[in-house]
Formats: sequence, C-alpha cells, structure tokens
Amino acid sequence: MACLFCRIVNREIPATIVFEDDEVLAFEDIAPQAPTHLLVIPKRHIATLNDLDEGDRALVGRLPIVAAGLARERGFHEAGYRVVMNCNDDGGQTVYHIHMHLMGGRRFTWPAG
Ligand SMILES: CCNC(=O)OC[C@H]1O[C@@H](n2cnc3c(=O)[nH]c(N)nc32)[C@H](O)[C@@H]1O
Repeated sequence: MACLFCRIVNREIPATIVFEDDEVLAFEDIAPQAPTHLLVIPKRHIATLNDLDEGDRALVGRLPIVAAGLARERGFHEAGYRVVMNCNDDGGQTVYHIHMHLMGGRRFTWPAG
C-alpha cells in the first residue's frame, strides 16, 4: 500500500489542500496542534530526512519558502510561527514521507517536548 501522504497527493484519500504546484503540496493536519496546523510536503516520496541527498537541495529548499508564504497568507508571519520536521521514532515521526509542520496562531514554548 502506498504511503499515506502519497495517497493524499494522488487524491486517493481526501485532505484540505491549501497549496499545490508541480512538486509541493500543503494540506491541513488531521489533528491540529495550533489554530493553523499545515503540512508542507514534497510530492515525490522521500521517507525521512536521512534519505535526503544533495540532489534534493532545490526541492527541500522550497518547503520553508512555501511554509513562510502560507504564514504570510494566514497573517501570522510577523507574530511568529513554528516549523518542525521530525525524523524517525525518537523524533516523533509517524508518517514516513517527509513533511514540514507549519503551526501558527498561538504562542509556542521552547524547548519543545
Ligand atoms: C506527530 C508528528 N510526526 C509526524 O509524522 O506527523 C505526521 C502528521 O500527519 C498527521 N496525519 C496523520 N494522518 C493524517 C491524515 O490521514 N490526513 C492528514 N491531513 N494528516 C494526517 C498527523 O496528525 C501528524 O501531525
């Protein structure tokens, strides 16, 4: 079975999509941890940060740019927001298709848990 996020890319399962171009997709997280909680993903399947190589530089570099654009669109870019990428079990990764969490609309603490 294809990965969960590949199935969202392929529209095999529904999601509230907020951004799409030829290589990046962004959609609402199913269990939001903030007033805005979006996931920004490459359409191409890359399981974890450990699987990246130099060839992915341009693609992965787009994720924070799309996230910042969404933050601006949602009006919390100046107030501030949190972007998080998790890798493997200790990092809390549960879906093995890399994704950048964009959370905004509330104050975040540091260090994160
Ligand atoms: C926990 C952080 N580590 C991680 O790996 O995040 C994976 C993120 O994907 C979210 N999620 C899971 N299933 C679905 C789904 O079917 N649809 C959507 N729209 N989001 C989903 C989940 O809530 C989590 O924040």
